[in-house]
Amino acid sequence: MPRENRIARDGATTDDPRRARLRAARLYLCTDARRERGDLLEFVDAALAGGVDLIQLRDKGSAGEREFGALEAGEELAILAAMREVVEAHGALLSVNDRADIALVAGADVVHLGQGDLLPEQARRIVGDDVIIGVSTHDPDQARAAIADDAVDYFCVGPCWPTPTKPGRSATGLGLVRQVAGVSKPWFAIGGIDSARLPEVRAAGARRAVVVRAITAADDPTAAAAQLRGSLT
Ligand SMILES: Cc1ncc(COP(=O)(O)OP(=O)(O)O)c(N)n1
Ligand SMILES: Cc1nc(C(=O)O)sc1CCOP(=O)(O)O
Ligand SMILES: [Mg+2]
Repeated sequence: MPRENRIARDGATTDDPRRARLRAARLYLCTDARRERGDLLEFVDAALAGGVDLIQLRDKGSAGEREFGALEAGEELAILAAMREVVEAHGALLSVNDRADIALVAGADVVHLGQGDLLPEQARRIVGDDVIIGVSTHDPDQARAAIADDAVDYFCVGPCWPTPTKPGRSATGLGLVRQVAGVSKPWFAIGGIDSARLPEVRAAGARRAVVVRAITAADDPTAAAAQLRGSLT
């Protein structure tokens, strides 16, 4: 890729232990609360045993055979408290989607913000300095803004492929991955990634990836995570 098409590298950052773990992280999993299966904690334990470094509770409700609405705040906090014990036992990081207030009260390591959520600087005022803040980006301008924003600890780029997990969001392809390759602020590729596609994602310059179905839909979450993690070392 020509140098002028790359997004400028940011400067070095100081690391506290939590942020050092973020830098070392390679595999990030988002899971719903598995309310239909009722096996969330076993699933979380299995995925972490396979090498997942960060795990996010991302439960938007479901309209399947049994319909589940969005989680109430109290329900989300109870689920996060249970997840936190398992996540800590594996030395991984616990991430909350969308809600800075929930992340703070839950004692989570991370809050992840989309483009329509609180601005990172607003979330920082809620969570303080110790909580890691991540943002989703879907085009070069959003990626540049995330890189330049001191309130942002990491960012995600994608979706690399169209994905039923995020219907209606247009895929960026791997072009955005190529554009941020080499940026030193931690970043993850996301969207449609599985073990078959991971070599392509790696070749485009990503060292870190976020997945949903590649682990949540696997018969053996430990094996699925281990395979993905093995391709990210
Ligand atoms: C780690 C991670 N990356 C991206 C997203 C997507 O966030 P957003 O665009 O706000 O969409 P929703 O997940 O809220 O539907 C994420 N949650 N986590
Ligand atoms: C939650 C989410 N956010 C995306 C983004 O591009 O910000 S893509 C995505 C879904 C990723 O799911 P899967 O691994 O099943 O394709
Ligand atoms: Mg969101």
